Amino acid sequence: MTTAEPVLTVRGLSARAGGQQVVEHVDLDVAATGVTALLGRNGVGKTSTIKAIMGLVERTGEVTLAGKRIDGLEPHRVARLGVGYVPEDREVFSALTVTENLRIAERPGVEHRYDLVYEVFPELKERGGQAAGTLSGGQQQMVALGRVLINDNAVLLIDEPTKGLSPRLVQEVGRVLATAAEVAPVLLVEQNLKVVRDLARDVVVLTGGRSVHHGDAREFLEDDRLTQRFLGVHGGEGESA
Ligand SMILES: Nc1ncnc2c1ncn2[C@@H]1O[C@H](COP(=O)(O)OP(=O)(O)OP(=O)(O)O)[C@@H](O)[C@H]1O
Repeated sequence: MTTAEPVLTVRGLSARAGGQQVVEHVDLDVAATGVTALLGRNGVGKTSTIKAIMGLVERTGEVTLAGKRIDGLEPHRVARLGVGYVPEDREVFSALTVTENLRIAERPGVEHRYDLVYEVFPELKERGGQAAGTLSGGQQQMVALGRVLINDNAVLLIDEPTKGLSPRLVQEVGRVLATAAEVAPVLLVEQNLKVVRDLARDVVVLTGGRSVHHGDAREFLEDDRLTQRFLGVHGGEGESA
């Protein structure tokens, strides 16, 4: 566990989607450095929690970024304050080229780190003129991650970046996430427990829209009783929860 103040704190966050309560009074802290994993079975509200932090769904509760309340702000204001968001379904602009997808993500008033992005993803430079819609799923994920790495963010919210990728690409994305975590703290929704084990220092676990466990990632993953109860798997299994 880190001793520094968390970069992002969430207190009593509740959210509705499709007329239902999908997040109920969630408390969580995102450590000032490294990766905090947000875990839980399918449908427990991980994506909705991240969307609620961004202001993308109707919500109540307190969200604080580096000591400043952001829960009253619209999503573009939250993003402008340095909350980088990589949604679950990647959401690249299919008709735009790779370079255009990166340019459109540039936030005004901050340095744009193309050097870092092209160092981490040389392929994005090579394929700069290609329409993003013609890329593979793995390459589109690289574009989505590249778009948040371009800006100097205070925190990154990354939702299931390895979903549907081959084992080789999962490894590749894991390497990129490790680099991302060196430049900004990350809240990571991830079903692949090997990726969690390799990257995360802290975990927050949700069940039924509520946060039910916070703690050290390694201790959680090594506790079969906890992983069985909250994820339905042995922590040692390493693959999907
Ligand atoms: N727009 C919506 N309309 C209706 N129900 C929704 C909507 N968005 C989310 N839900 C429901 O809210 C619950 C939480 O969904 P959410 O996607 O946040 O969970 P999750 O933990 O991220 O799941 P997964 O691991 O499957 O991505 C689910 O029961 C889901 O069906």
